Amino acid sequence: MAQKTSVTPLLSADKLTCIREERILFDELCFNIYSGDIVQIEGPNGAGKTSLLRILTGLSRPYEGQVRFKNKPIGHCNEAFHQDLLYLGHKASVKPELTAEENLHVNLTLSGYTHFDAQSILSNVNLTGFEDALAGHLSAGQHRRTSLARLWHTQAKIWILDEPFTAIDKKGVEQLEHLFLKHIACGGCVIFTSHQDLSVISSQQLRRILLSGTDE
Ligand SMILES: Nc1ncnc2c1ncn2[C@@H]1O[C@H](COP(=O)(O)OP(=O)(O)OP(=O)(O)O)[C@@H](O)[C@H]1O
Repeated sequence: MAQKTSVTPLLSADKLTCIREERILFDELCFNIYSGDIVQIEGPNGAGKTSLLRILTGLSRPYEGQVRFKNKPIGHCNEAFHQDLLYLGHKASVKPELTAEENLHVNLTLSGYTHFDAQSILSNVNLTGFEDALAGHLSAGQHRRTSLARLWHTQAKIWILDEPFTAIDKKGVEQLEHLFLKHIACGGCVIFTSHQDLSVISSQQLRRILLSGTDE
C-alpha cells in the first residue's frame, strides 16, 4: 500500500448498506480512503460495484449509512466535495455528434477549466490525428479514450472510475496505470472497478475491496 500523506481520510464509507430489489448488495460496509490510495472494487457481475461507486459520489443514496469527505458528511460539503471529485461512469460520457476535441472541451468547461490545450491533452490518450473525428465514428477504445482524456487535466483529488479500462488496449491500460501512480504521488486517490489484473501497479500498491455478490 502507498505511504499515507495525510491522516484525515479523503473519503469514508461509514456503515453503508445498499439494497436493490430486496437483495442486500452490501451491509454496513466501512472503509477509509486516504491520499495515496489506489483502491480496486472487485466482485462478480451484479455484486454492487457500480452501486457502491454511485453512492460514494452522492449520485445514489445508501439504504443506511453515510459517505464522508474529509470527515464531513458529503451532503454538508457538497461544493468542496464536487470540486475535488472526478467521476467517470461505466458508459463513457461522450456525445457521438461532437468531435473528440469538442467532447473534451465540453467536459473540461463543465468542470470549470477555461485554459487548456485540447490537442496536447488528446495526445496523451493517443488521439492525435483524431481530434476532428466525430466521436460516433471512433472505435470503442478511442471513444473510451475521449472520455478518459480529462484525467490528464484535472485538479480533482478523488478519482472514482467505473471500468476505466474497458475497450482500452494493453499499452493504453499501462499509460493509465502510470497516470494513477502519478496522481497518488501528487496526493490524490483512485477508486476504480475492473475485472482485469493490472500490470504496472503492484499488489503492494493496490488496496482491494471485495463485494461478494451474495447476501447470505
Ligand atoms: N436503480 C436500480 N434499481 C434496481 N436495481 C438496481 C438498480 N441499480 C442496480 N440494480 C441492481 O443491483 C445489482 C447490482 O448492480 P451493479 O450495477 O451495482 O453491479 P456491478 O457489480 O457493477 O455489476 P457489473 O460487474 O456487471 O458491472 C444488479 O442486480 C442490478 O440489477
